[in-house]
Amino acid sequence: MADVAHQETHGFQTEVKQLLHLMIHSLYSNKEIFLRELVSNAADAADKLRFKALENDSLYENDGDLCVKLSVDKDAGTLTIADNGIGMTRDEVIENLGTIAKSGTKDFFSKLSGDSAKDSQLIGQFGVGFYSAFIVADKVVVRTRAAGQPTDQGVEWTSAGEGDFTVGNIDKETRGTEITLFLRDDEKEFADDWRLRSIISKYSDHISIPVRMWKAPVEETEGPDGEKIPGQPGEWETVNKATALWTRDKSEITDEEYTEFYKHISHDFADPMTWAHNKVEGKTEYTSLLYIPSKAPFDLWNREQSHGLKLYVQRVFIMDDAEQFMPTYLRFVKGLLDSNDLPLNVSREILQDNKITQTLRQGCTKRVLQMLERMAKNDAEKYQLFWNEFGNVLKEGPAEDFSNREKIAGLLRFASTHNDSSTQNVSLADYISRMKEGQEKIYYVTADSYQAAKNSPHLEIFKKKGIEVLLMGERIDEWLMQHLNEFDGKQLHSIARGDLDLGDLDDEETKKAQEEAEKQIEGVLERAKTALGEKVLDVKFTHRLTESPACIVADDNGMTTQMMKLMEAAGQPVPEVKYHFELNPEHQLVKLLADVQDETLFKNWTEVLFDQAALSEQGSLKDPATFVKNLNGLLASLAK
Ligand SMILES: Nc1ncnc2c1ncn2[C@@H]1O[C@H](COP(=O)(O)OP(=O)(O)OP(=O)(O)O)[C@@H](O)[C@H]1O
Repeated sequence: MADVAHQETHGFQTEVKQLLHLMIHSLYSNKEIFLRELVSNAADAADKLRFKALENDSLYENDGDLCVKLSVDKDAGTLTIADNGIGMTRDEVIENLGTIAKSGTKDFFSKLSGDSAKDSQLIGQFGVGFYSAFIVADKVVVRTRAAGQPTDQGVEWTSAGEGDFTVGNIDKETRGTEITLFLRDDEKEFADDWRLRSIISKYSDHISIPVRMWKAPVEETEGPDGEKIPGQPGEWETVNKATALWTRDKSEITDEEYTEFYKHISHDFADPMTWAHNKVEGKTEYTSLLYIPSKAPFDLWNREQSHGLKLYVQRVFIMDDAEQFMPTYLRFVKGLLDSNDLPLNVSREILQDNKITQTLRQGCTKRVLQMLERMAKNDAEKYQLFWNEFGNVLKEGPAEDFSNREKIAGLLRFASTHNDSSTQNVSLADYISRMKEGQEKIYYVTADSYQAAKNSPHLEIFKKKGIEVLLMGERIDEWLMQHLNEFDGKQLHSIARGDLDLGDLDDEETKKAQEEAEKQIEGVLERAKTALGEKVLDVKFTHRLTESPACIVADDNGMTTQMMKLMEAAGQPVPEVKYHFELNPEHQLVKLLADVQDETLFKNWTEVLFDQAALSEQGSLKDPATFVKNLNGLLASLAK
């Protein structure tokens, strides 16, 4: 081996050590994936070189035949994966092969449970990349030289995958990266030619560059009749299909190939849930291959998380994570886009303000929504799995994408009083199909949780009348409902807001009984208003309650409680919000209240009812101590 100069030892970043440890102990049942990861990195390195060489083709150094070569040395027990891609400088080696550069990594590791079965799933979602080499090797040597650097700027990286690694400078004639795995004693199967070939065809057929293996020379032999059978010289034989998968005809691609390709571009271990592969011809020409993953990535909620599609222009890789082609509410989509119209020298800046970008984005968005619609229609069970993983992200859609609002609304799923479960599986169309005769609106309630929504006092009248109400208990729901006023011509109406007009659903007889009840205790409204003063907008009678004595209701144009909480959580100043205080004239406590003559006791009583209503609506009180004091005063007066 060549001389190594300027050798230094570095410690791995803590997370790398954790990853290595976990991987070796939890991925043993799926060892062969290390080869997929390393070949995948080699193909990425070829893509990056091609892109850089668009501006400077001297980077090819007269070797433009980009490929990956696998070779084994049975005696030494090693397997080497060599590429002639972009290579790495010394600094890049230290950075890339000593740390994990993903945002949210620390967080991710803090979530691991120590249970290897569960953790191996998570590790899969995280992606193991280069470090997977240590699943089968107890020593790894990387020798690399960045394209365009002089031959004495080669770098050698060595590690046993424990606490540290060494780097030093070497002479390296050829550009690119060569990774030698010293196979563990029980992993020598990976030095077997056939085993390697079968792994490559399983995982790496779709890689766009050739993966080659050395075919040993065959000596000249003699046939049974003494004739000479000519020998064959040794050669590098291509063992994968080596055509970019998305350029092939759909009908020729198997599900397995699509699945493997997904794993290559997404670095996900799990199979995708579904995909759509489309070639668009005409004014704008492009191919898109879009996947819906089956599991949410660990950093789905991290706002800095990189997302977007892999962008190719005329089959040349341009960039990863081109977020311009996917709206944020579809950030879970993985895939690629190959455009014939964008210029090869396109940059993120150019993409931002570009007509073609917009057309492509609209096209891709449409495809994804179609794919989801189809799944919802043809396989409700699968769609439910999708919804459970990504539903809350999709709920950002109506606010972000006005033009597709109706389509997105059709894909939403909610919990509802129709089912006795928190599962979000009711679509707006389902709801409409069950609407009562005379019902014009879609009713919903938002709260802190499903449980709180389910027990909201606002639901009482709806239960009595058998009218379905959608129950929303997620943070995002309030935001969603701010931007979704209508579906299929029907208005969506919060039952905790404004006057409740059930229109034709109120029958004459009930109305009469209500008016009668109100008459009996007429004076109570004015008295309550005086007692509460500035605390309320108004005091009214209500018929939305059957079991509770009172409730508070947001003004028609005012802010709902959930909106207030959202703003508070986002650290924004929240204006003081006043409510309508509504009394149930048929409730025993309200009837008793009307009979209280002493104004101090009346005030005390009214405040307790108001605070109770506020507590049910908001989940907490600004001044709980006064509430408790008032309540105790009231109890004491009753005991007298
Ligand atoms: N063969 C290679 N040639 C050039 N650079 C490489 C090669 N292999 C790895 N790298 C560099 O090392 C980095 C880390 O690789 P690693 O496989 O750990 O992660 P990744 O490919 O970025 O993502 P993932 O962990 O999701 O696979 C890569 O992003 C790349 O910059």
